[in-house]
Formats: sequence, C-alpha cells, structure tokens
Amino acid sequence: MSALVNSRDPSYGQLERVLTAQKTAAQNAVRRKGERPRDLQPRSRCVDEYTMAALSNKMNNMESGHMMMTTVIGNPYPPSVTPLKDLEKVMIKDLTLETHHRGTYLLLRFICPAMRMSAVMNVAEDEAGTAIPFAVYMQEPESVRTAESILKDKRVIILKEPYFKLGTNGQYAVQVDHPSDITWLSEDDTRIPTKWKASDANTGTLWSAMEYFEAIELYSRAMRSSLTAEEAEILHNNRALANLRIDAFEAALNDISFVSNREHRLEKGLYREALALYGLERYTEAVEVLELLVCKYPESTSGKHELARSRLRLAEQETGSYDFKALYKATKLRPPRMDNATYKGPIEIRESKGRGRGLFTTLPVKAGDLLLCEKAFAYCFTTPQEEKAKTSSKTLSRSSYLMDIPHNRITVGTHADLIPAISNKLYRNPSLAPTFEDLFHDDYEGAKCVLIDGAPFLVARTMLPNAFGSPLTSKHMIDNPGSYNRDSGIGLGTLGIWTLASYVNHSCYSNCRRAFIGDLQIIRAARDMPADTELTFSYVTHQEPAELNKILLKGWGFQCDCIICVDDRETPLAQKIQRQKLIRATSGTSTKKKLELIEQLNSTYQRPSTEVPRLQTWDFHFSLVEEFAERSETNKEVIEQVLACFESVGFVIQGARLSPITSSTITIERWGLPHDKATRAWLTLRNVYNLLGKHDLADQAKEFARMNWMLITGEDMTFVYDNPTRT
Ligand SMILES: C[S@@+](CC[C@H](N)C(=O)[O-])C[C@H]1O[C@@H](n2cnc3c(N)ncnc32)[C@H](O)[C@@H]1O
Repeated sequence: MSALVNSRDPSYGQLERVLTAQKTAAQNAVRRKGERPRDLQPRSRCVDEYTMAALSNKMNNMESGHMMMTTVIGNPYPPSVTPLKDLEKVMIKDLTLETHHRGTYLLLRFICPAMRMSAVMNVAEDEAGTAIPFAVYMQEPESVRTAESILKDKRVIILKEPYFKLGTNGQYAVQVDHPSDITWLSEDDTRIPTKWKASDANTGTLWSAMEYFEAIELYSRAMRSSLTAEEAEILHNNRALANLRIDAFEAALNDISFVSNREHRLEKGLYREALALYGLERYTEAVEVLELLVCKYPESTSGKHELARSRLRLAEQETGSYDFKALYKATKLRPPRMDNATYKGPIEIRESKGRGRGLFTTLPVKAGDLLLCEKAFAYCFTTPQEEKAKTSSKTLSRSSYLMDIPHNRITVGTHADLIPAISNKLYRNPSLAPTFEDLFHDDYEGAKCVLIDGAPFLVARTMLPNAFGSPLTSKHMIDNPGSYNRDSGIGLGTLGIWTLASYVNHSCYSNCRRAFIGDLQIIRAARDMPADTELTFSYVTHQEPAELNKILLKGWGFQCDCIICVDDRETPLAQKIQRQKLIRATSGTSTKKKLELIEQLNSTYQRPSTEVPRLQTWDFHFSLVEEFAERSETNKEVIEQVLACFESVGFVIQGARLSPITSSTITIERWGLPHDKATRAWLTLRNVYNLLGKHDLADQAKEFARMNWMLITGEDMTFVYDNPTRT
C-alpha cells in the first residue's frame, strides 16, 4: 500500500529536519495559545514580505527544477457547522493564537496575487485594513484550478470560526483546513462593503476561458434575476454543464431536476443528466435516461454514442469482461484514469476476527479467477521516471511528502494532492461520503464529519491506512524495473483509494494478488479457495519479516501473525544470522558449491517450506534453473530446481517429475505464494517437457505460466510464451 519514507530515502535527512521544525513550532505554538499578539505587521509590510516570499518560492523552484511539497497534518479538529446567522463578526485584531474562534466569523478581502506552496496563499485584510497572511489547504492541484482562481486578488469571503496560527517561521497567519468554513461571496453579494465592490467585473469571457467555477457563480447570479421558465431551464442546463466539468455530478443532477418530469426535459438536459449519472457510476440509470433521449431525439448522435458507452460499462459491471487491449491504450492518457466500470466478483465484506472487517469469498473460486476489478475512488498520478526524463527541463518535477506530526511519520507519494482530491469529491458529491467514511479509520471517531463537509483532516486520517501506491501498470513495472525503486521511492509516488480493495486485510502468506492497469486495481485468486475464505494480500513488498512488521506497526498499527512471521519470531537470532551469511555466500559461486550452500541454508529452517514458505531461497534455486537450462543434458536437474523454487514458496506439486513413473497430469495439491518469476519458471519447465516430447505436460506447464502472468499483471492478453526471457 502507500510507502512510508525510510532512512534510505535520499531526502530523508531534509525531511526529518522539516518534521523536527514542525514539531518544535507546534510546541512553541502551544505555549502561546490564547495570546493576542500585539506585534501584527502593518498592511504594507505584510504585503511586502508576502511578495518577497512569493518571489523566492518561484526562484527556488526555477533553480532546482524540483518542487518539494510537504503537507503537514496535526491534530484533527471538526469543521464549522454553525449557521452563519448564529455567528458574530470579529476583526483580525481580536484573534488569539492557536485558537478556533468558535461562534465568530471574519469578513476578509484578498489583496495580493495568490501563490501556491503546500497551501494556496494570499494576504487578507479586514474592513479596518488590518492585513494577515492567509492559507487555505485541500485545494485542487494547480493543473485543475489555479491558485489565482481560488484566492483571487480582491475576492471577498466570510470565514466561519477562524483558526489563528503561529507558523513555523514565527509568523502569524489565518489557516483554513476545512474549505467548507469559507463562504465565497459573489460580486453582487450585498454583504460586501461598498468600498470593496469591484467596478470592472468582466463576465463575457469567463465561459470561453473555461473558468467553470466562475461560470457557476455567474449562472447562479443570473438565476436570481427574474426569468421566464424557459430561460431558467436553459440557465440550469448550462450550469449543469459547468458542474459536470468540475465533477460536481450531484449539483449537475440538481440543476437538471429543475424540470421535475424527465419526459419533459430538453435534449441537453437529458444528455447532461446521463453524464452526471455516468460520473456517479450509476450506469443502469444512465442507460435508462439515454434510451429515453434517443427515443425522443433519434437524430442525436452524441446520445447514441453515450448510450453505447454506458451499455459497455454496464456489461463490465455485470460480467467482469474487459477489453484489455483498449485498457492498455488508455494508459497513455495522463493521468491514466480508465473509462471503465467496477466489477465485484463473488466477494463480500464481513467481520474478520481480530482484524475488523475483511473481504470474503461467497462462492468457491479457482486460482486466477477475477475477484475484483475496481476503479479508483480517488487517484493521483506521478509521471514515470523515463517519461520525466523526456519532458522539457523547464518542467518542474515534484515530490510530495506528508508529515504526520501526531504519529511522527513521513509518507511519500501524492498525498498532498490525494487529500484534497478526496475532500473535493465528497464535498461536491455528498452521497459518496458513506463509502469513504466507512473505511477503516482506527480509533479516529471524527471521520463521521466527512458527511458534513468533506472535512480534509478527517479525510487525511481515513486516507492514510487505506491508500495504495501503484505503478502505471503492473506490466510496466515488470518491463521497466529501473523505473521503480522501493528504497528511493522512485516510481511509487502514484497513490489511490480503492474502497472495496481496502477491505482486504494483510497476510504475508497471501491468497490473492493485486495488479494495476492505470487506475484499475485487479484482484485475482492466487489459489483455489472454498466459499467463505477471507482474502489476504501483503501490504508491503518483500522484506525480512522483522523489518516488514516494523513497517506494518508504524503504518497500520498491527503485527502480522501469519505462519511466516510467527516462525521468524520463534527462530533463534544466531540461526537467522547464519542464514543471512549463507545467502550472501551463494552469489558468484560454482554450481556445486551453490547446491551445498542451499542444503545448508535449508537446514536453518525449522519447519518444512510447504508449511512456512522461504521467499529468500527462491532466487538461488532459480539461478540454478538458469545454469542447468544452459546445459541441455541436465533436464532432470532443471525440473528438480524449478520444483524446488515452487516448493520453497509453499507449493506441493504432483506429477511434474519424470521418474519413476511419468504422469500425464500436473496437479497442484497445495498452492504456495504467488511469485513474480513463477511465469518464467513454468515456461522453463514447459521447454524441458517439449524437448523430451512430453507435450501434454508442456501444455499444462504453459497454462500455469499463463495463470501466473495473469496474477501479476491482471490480464493474460500480453502473456508471451514462445521466448520466456521475461518474468
Ligand atoms: C486497509 S484496512 C483493512 C480493512 C480493515 N480490517 C477494516 O475493518 O476496514 C487496514 C487495517 O486493518 C487491520 N488489519 C489488516 N490486516 C491485519 C492483520 N493481519 N492483523 C490484524 N489487523 C489487520 C489493521 O487495523 C489495519 O490498520
């Protein structure tokens, strides 16, 4: 799942210093809590300092070509839920430090060009002309909405129950962690003092400039004038389109329902209603609306196109059949968000003893069966290394780190973008809130507040244990191993939330496997399983059990109790040291010596590998497979070593050996751990059988190879079996 930063990360030292500075600042701030500062800067000085900071931010980014985004989460607090009419206006000079000013509000106007750091920033003034730095978190990335369009110069807002903060650099600022605490005043709002009224509002160009947020505001303003029913319908349909463009699907549906009877809606209304339903993944309803549209307006080509698209989604949802060729093609999109539906196979959420809830099979399943193909609920993509290298040097690269002060941990990835992405999605589509809110959130009770307003802190708390890191595609990771490096975090910056996959609990001895194609997560059974089996996969890629458990404890608050971890805890330290020594000794030695070393290595394990898989020994057996395969007279040894690979990870395979009696069927009596290199191992076996004329066995080995490829990439369309040079 998402990656914690470890001491091998090249930025670790710098990040630790930032985390320490943040912690010290938080402690200093606590000491001054409740104090009303007497040294607020004069307006002009405040503006000058902000302008200098904005310039230096820009210069730093330009010089290094790299932007390091750090998002800090402190102790969560709930958003303001008091109606504005019950709040009393205060001025900036009345604010006290580190205080949530419950029961009050500020009327503010921005007075500089906005800038984006971890937050969107500006300087705000009140009616008395007192100015203060202002920061709002949880906003869309710059590519979706510019800082300037959020905290636009001269824009007026009401900030409910403001939070006045002492920053890391000792500067005072008003900080907004819940965007819903802000009431954005449109230019004709009567609450704007006359002296702040803008005189040069230009409304004509906004729509063509695709400023959807402002277009929505303009349409809303126009709706307040007296209109005929026909004009009002047109305005509502137009605002629905602007809402669709910012993914506010529920607001779009509200606009469309201005004409309450669907039968009476205009073509545009029906079309936009269907798009909104599609955006909410309500494909059955989208199909219903589009069937009505094409019946009422048979000449509508876009209606017919959308109907076909929605029917495809419905089929995916119901049958789990996907066009993988089209999926790979779509991964060229940036971000690679797939236009596909989620398929939920024979699985359901149930209680899992000692682990909260988990995902269970409802029917017997076979190895390779598709259990879930889930579209991301939220997804933030990081460009793969080799693509970054190709882009112009003028483009800023970006690393995002999340500093979790209460838990004293740093996480790498696109959290800085994922938190606002989730927050905004929920804010704009509240009906989706329960899906996210129900996810695991530990002892953190505040998650319920998500329902009120998509509160970001609460989102961050729920997001952290549930976010998955993902490659562009799992196949891309196999084909470009250099682009993904767990130690440096390279290539692992893409993060997403998959709300069903999130219910899968961890086990090192996993029974299913996840793969990714863009923002689709594909989970397949890694063994035959009866109904009512709990699905598990590993949250962390291969590590020594002790190291892995440290990560699990820090990131997810539990220790794994699978047989691999239990066995490791029971193994005496001296034996583990001996094991490591032997593992190191095996590289670069002769075949004969390797065989001896492997025998010694195996004697350091207390339980048989069929009971406790030995991931560390796979590679040594596999290196022998390759050495023997080069000498074609050693077919028997190749078969033995391939089988030793599988046995080392827990498989019990019958009928694969050629003596004493040659069988015609390979049976997997017990499934072990899925392994990335297992495809190649099965194909090596297939080649040997073919050389020996055992074509029945060869076909079966090829079939197991296909199955493994499907597990690790999610599909078998790209399975290549003629020249098994790859995994
Ligand atoms: C992503 S959630 C998994 C779903 C979660 N069990 C639920 O009830 O929603 C991760 C959390 O599940 C629990 N968990 C997962 N695997 C576990 C395991 N093997 N043993 C104990 N707890 C586990 C931990 O509390 C962990 O922080």
